[in-house]
Amino acid sequence: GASTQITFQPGVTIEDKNTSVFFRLYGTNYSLYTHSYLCYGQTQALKRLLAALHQASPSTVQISHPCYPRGYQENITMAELYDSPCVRAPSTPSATQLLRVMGTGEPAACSAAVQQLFNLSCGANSTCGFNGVYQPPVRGQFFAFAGFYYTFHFLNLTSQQSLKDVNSTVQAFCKKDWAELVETFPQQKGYLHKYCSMAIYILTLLLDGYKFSEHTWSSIHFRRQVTNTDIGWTLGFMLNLTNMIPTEALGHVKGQQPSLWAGAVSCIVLAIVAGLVALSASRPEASCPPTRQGCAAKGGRGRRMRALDPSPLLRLCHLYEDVEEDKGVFSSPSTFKRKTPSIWLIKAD
Ligand SMILES: Nc1ncnc2c1ncn2[C@@H]1O[C@H](COP(=O)(O)OP(=O)(O)O)[C@@H](O)[C@H]1O
Repeated sequence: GASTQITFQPGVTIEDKNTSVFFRLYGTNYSLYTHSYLCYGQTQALKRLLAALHQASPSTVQISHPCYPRGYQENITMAELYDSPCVRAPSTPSATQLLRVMGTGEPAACSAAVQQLFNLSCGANSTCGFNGVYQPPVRGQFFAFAGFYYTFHFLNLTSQQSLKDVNSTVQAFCKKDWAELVETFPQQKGYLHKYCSMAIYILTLLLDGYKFSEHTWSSIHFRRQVTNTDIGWTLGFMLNLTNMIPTEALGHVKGQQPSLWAGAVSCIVLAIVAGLVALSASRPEASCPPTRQGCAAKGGRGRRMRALDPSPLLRLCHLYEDVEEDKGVFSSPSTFKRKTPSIWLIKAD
């Protein structure tokens, strides 16, 4: 609400060392550009806008607000308007004086008024943000969160809409009158009258202030969360404070070397295999197929088998009676090899 910040890794050397921070993360060094503009956060910027409109107004008690919807009215005291160090008070403010703010719903006039809050000339700097602050050209992917997200989420503009679509949505929204807005969004009363001014402030800040363009617009992601975590300055502050981001490479962070991991995994696999072998060895020995079952499929009549091989995994049974009707198929003696408890392979010796 009070200030706004931008941080990114530029593609050029940072000329102004006051705007550069060194950062080591997972064993890699980063040199980041960062700057915080005090009094340019959403709440304070819009307060400054109201004060500027008041000071430019022909009436001392009434303010026409081009960013508020037509039909919207509110009363504020001079004390409320000038209660912040970000807002320069007139020389003789009368604290109890009531001001009537009336919306006029004019997006073009709103944009012009918001632009007046920013000094957009670069001065001595080759490239700048605003108010003469050095800034290299924006580069990479950006997350726009907190105030950026709330307003764009309300306007359904968080799905990577093109700049053209964003502009037309904001223009159309800013032209809606108050009665229509209240009817369409009955649950949103708290911020409803401010969404137009907030959207125009965001567009002015991103395009004129931070110098995003039509080409770089798509690199801005309006987000509340990243990987299920709310993003905000508090998260960054806490991570930095508690050292939760390792400065060293992941290999050093892990407790064991990869070879140790491989050895441990092999041991576990071997133990499982040995366990399975032991389990099947302890199963009761299956008996040889009963006479009829063993040869019924081949039309045999009465014959018996006896176990040849004591191994529980590969049981061999020996047919020791002649197969009277299948002599051509099983010349005696024949070997029956057990495959599963119910299937027997027959091999003629
Ligand atoms: N639901 C909302 N809709 C629009 N704006 C909101 C909403 N909730 C909070 N805000 C605005 O978002 C800004 C808060 O920004 P944030 O970065 O979270 O806090 P701060 O800058 O105060 O640390 C304020 O301007 C606040 O008025």
